[in-house]
Amino acid sequence: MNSVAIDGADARRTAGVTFAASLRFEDIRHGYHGRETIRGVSLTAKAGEVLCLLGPSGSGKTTLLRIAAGIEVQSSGRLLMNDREVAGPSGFIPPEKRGIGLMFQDFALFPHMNVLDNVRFGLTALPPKEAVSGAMAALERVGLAHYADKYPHALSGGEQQRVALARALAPRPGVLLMDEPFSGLDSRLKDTIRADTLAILRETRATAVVVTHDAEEAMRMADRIALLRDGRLVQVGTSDDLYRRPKDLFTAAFFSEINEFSGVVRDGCVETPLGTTSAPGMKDGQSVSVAVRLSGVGLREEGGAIPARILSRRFLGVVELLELAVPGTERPVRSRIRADILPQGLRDVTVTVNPQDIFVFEKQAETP
Ligand SMILES: Nc1ncnc2c1ncn2[C@@H]1O[C@H](COP(=O)(O)OP(=O)(O)OP(=O)(O)O)[C@@H](O)[C@H]1O
Repeated sequence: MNSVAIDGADARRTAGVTFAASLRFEDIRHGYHGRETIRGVSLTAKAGEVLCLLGPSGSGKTTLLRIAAGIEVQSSGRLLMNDREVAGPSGFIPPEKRGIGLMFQDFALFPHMNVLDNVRFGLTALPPKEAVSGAMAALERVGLAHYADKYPHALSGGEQQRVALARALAPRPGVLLMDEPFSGLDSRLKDTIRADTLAILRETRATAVVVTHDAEEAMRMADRIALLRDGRLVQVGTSDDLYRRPKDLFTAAFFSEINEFSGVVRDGCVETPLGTTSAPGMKDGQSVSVAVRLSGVGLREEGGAIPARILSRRFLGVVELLELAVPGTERPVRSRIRADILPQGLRDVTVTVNPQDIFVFEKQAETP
């Protein structure tokens, strides 16, 4: 039932189409040598969606993926696929029986096997003829059927990445787990391969959980993003949710560069060197952190609300990055503006802040 011999356009349309499964982490905890590194994560990848696990180094992304794959067993909590427990108090289904596809950082292809055999590797349960046609169909899907006889060393990095994707998709996994799948590619190639990969994930209707530490990569790929910090889930939502409605300073700073100020709420407002901002719903006397995106600090020669002196300018092509001295703060305020809108040699400017780029958060005690 797993595979049918099909040719040409039909093969391309149906090859590797998955029966997408949902994947649920339920209050997952895990640790090494007595130190807890995953601290109660509950999260669901819905069937057919691309969910990105995003976070800085050490936040627990890879550990969660390894738990999902069954390479690592959590210390407590449950893992469910399509509401069926695959790891938890009621038992453990080994990795090869979970219907999960894996694509890890270095997407190691076997160097001594040709491309076809590399892709066929995950189809050993099928009769040989069906395994070959399944592998060929998966290669067709990634546009590399003509490379079937070649060996990995003869392929470019991007082509090897596509073979690895074909190998992961060939057994039609319910969930595909990808750990930093583009990290080995140079930046220009990365954009193309990422877009191709996303198109293939959409065509195959796969559920994919993708680990990345790069917020822009997550925004480019994900239907939803789960942001992690120190083994905890900080916020889950669409890129729009996390970018426009960050729950805390950490999330705001992860998605864009910010200027950060401290203040205290008085009469529903907080004063910063960049002006007065409303702090809706916050009590008088509350200590707050105010984040102002660099791209929200607009500069004009005159007419803006706050005077500033330019300390430095760095040209970055489309935009330029400036450091400014602003009354009321010792630290330079940073701004990111479109290049060439201010004349060269200018010293004094005025600042206007876009209200949509200001966020006020309750000051939080540092988490242990
Ligand atoms: N095998 C291990 N033994 C001990 N500690 C480990 C082990 N694997 C991971 N850790 C620790 O668990 C924490 C989470 O690691 P993990 O690799 O999941 O983070 P990550 O978010 O994927 O980071 P990166 O982006 O650097 O890969 C880190 O503090 C790490 O040092």
